[in-house]
Amino acid sequence: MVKIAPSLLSADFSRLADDVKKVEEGGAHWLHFDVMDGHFVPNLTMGPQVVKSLRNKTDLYFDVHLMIENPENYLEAFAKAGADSITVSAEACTHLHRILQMTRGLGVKAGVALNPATPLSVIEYVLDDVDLVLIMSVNPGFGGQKFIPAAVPKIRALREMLGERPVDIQVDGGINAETAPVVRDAGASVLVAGTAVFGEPDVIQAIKMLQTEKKLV
Ligand SMILES: O=C(CO)[C@H](O)[C@H](O)COP(=O)(O)O
Ligand SMILES: [Co+2]
Repeated sequence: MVKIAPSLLSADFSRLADDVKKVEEGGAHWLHFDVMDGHFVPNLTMGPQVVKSLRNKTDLYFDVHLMIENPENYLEAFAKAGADSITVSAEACTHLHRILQMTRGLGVKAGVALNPATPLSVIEYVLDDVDLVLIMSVNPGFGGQKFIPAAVPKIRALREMLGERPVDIQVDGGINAETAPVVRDAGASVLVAGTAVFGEPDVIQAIKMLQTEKKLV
């Protein structure tokens, strides 16, 4: 079954621990932390302190999505704070291979994210160095954006490219009850959802809707 990773970006920052408990009850598997630096993307969000503060509140898998420049300078801090995986933006990495190795060296799963305009060929020679590839289905920086349909053939091509490698394909941006079955059928194994989880009155029901086998479109 596809894993659901609610994005804290759309949670209530004044009561994060309560929102984490809710998604845990709702059957979410991972918790997605969107880290933005105001340089790589035009927005500022959270740092390792938030990861650390929530670490003793839940057993959920902590999935840290870095949308920052010079991510190599922050890997250790996020690993120490309790990240289970750290995903860097390929476009922010001059030495992507080294950064992926550094991440694994810290005992953390290594992920790489691709912006909508970035081709899969960028990761062709690091496929054995990653545990997760994140296909951005919106331009990074903000929650609540519309899903970019070109992500679907990209996910299909990535699934083919990965072959038998045990690498998760994560999709992030504009995932809701309509787009979730489409990306799952294309080969995605982890779906990030912010608005479609925390923007709904019933968070538990919202997570169930994202896991449904039924195609709504
Ligand atoms: O990485 C992100 C934005 O850069 C977020 O994870 C993503 O936008 C989730 O929000 P939503 O589900 O509302 O689209
Ligand atoms: Co994200």
